[in-house]
Amino acid sequence: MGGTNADGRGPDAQTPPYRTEDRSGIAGENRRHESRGETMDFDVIDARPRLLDWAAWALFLDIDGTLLDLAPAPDDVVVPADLPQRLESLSRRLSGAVALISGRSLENVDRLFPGGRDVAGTHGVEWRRSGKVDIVGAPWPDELTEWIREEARHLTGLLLERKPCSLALHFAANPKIEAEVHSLAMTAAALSPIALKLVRGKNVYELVPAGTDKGKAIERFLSVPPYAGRIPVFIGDDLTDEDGFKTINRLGGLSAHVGSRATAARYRLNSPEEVRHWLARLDSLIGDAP
Ligand SMILES: O=P(O)(O)OC[C@H]1O[C@H](O[C@H]2O[C@H](CO)[C@@H](O)[C@H](O)[C@H]2O)[C@H](O)[C@@H](O)[C@@H]1O
Repeated sequence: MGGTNADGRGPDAQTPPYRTEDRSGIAGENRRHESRGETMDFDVIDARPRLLDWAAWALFLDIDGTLLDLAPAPDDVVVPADLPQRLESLSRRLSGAVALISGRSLENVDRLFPGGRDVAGTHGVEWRRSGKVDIVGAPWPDELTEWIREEARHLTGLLLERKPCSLALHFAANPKIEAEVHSLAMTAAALSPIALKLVRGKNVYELVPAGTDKGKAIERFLSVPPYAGRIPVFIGDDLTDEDGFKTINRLGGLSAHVGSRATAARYRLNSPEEVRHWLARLDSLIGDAP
């Protein structure tokens, strides 16, 4: 188990960590739309292919609701047959600068996408680059899981997803219990022997060690090769992805939200299926580039 430097970056961080000027060629348009609080369709790769320097991109991808269609329970998701290969191909073309930024635990991500990819798991608490893992935050207190399990016995439909560093309380099977789940999670956070934050996802509340988030995880990748100096692109769908969007916007990258709710992201894709088509298009554009 390792730690971060005082500045929150990893022990192998480089200086300068990343470029801050916008090199995407669409910055003016970004600003115009940001001020209107709107998102644009993420079709820039087709609309302005000659302006974009894809080879200089670093790609950060959320999993559930972004790469994968949502399913009734965490283990029900289906990884489309061609997706792992697509990520592999993009990774090759971007000199390895492709990372999964997920709320799932590292071991869970590895079950879905084997191969020891670069991953920020558990909303940034687990971080792995080039096979080296670092855990940010205190170890999860198992006694808290037991306390919650006991307190939640009457909550029909509640699914506890135990992760090495956090606990997710899923209520998709019975949305009526949401308020009770929220209140239970708040109480658990107050009782916890370690500092926890409560994050809200789709039909889930999750208790996560405080101190990191997806934005910080992305920034950490951008402080080290092969990500450093590249234009960051992040696609995500959930509330926990908003930290990532804000970081990307601040760094002059491209942020895209999957869905239609209000978001800090500047671009929009409508569904995981659209994300997968977008990735396929990007893959072939980079492949065809002279
Ligand atoms: O950051 P992500 O990679 O999008 O992970 C977020 C959470 O995804 C999973 O839960 C969500 O997807 C499930 C499968 O579609 C769905 O059943 C559930 O209602 C969603 O909340 C995962 O189980 C969580 O651990 C992640 O935090």
